[in-house]
Amino acid sequence: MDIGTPNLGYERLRAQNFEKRGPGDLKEGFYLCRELAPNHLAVKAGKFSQGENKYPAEIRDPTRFRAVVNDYHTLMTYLSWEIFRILALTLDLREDWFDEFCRESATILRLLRYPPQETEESSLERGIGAHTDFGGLTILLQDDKGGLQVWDREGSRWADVVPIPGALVVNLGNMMMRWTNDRYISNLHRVINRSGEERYSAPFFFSGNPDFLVECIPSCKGQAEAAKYPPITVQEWMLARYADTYGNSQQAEAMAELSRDTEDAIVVDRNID
Ligand SMILES: O=C(O)CCC(=O)C(=O)O
Ligand SMILES: [Fe+2]
Repeated sequence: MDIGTPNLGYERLRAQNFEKRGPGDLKEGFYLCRELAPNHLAVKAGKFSQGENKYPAEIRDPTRFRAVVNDYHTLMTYLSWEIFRILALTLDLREDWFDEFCRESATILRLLRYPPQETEESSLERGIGAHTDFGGLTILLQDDKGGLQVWDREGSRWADVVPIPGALVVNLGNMMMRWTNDRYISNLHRVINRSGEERYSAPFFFSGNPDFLVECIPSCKGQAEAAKYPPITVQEWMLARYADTYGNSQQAEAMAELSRDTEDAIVVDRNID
């Protein structure tokens, strides 16, 4: 099974290419969104990451697989809300300031496998090329193989994110940067799996309600200061970012197709409202 619209199911090795200089990212994965019935309004309207899940047929116990990934998805959704409440307080906002954004959020759980790769420093081979995450925030579960690195801006060097058993890594996404006028940064990171073994990870992406308009938070700029980024909806932002990183692939065409569909779908949805 290969990935299709809307961004769900199996994704083959090298389908995504973040740095564009190499042959494509050396990872494969399975994408799942929150489980929704096919007749749910958001699914019918073709909202970003609000499709019908595809589940792998080859799995030994499909019922258990489905229950486990859906439970994990639900837990991560609750945890994201909690983190957004804390973020609100750190920005001198009311605790529930992000609630509207969090409601009916687009979320994706990616189950990733990174084959081991050559260790030469000069190689352009990446498990996942240097990038920042696109959405609101990411909660990452990684195994014990290591390989995740974050860009240390002050030291101008890549720093290893050494796995700690039971710990989750939380990353802010580009949307938070737009929203806070760069007060909060979405940090650059990448994966190079030099462990000699397969590496598994499960990032959970919380992007917010597709219809939500992200515009500079008033408390994040001075009165005379201009907003650095124009307002944009979550849906528009996310589709554009995905299309950027799937250059020339079947996925790019699928995403372009989805963009066109969603333009229509947004109109349909407004009519329903
Ligand atoms: O696998 C990892 O540790 C990181 C994955 C990641 O950065 C991503 O999928 O955006
Ligand atoms: Fe990432």
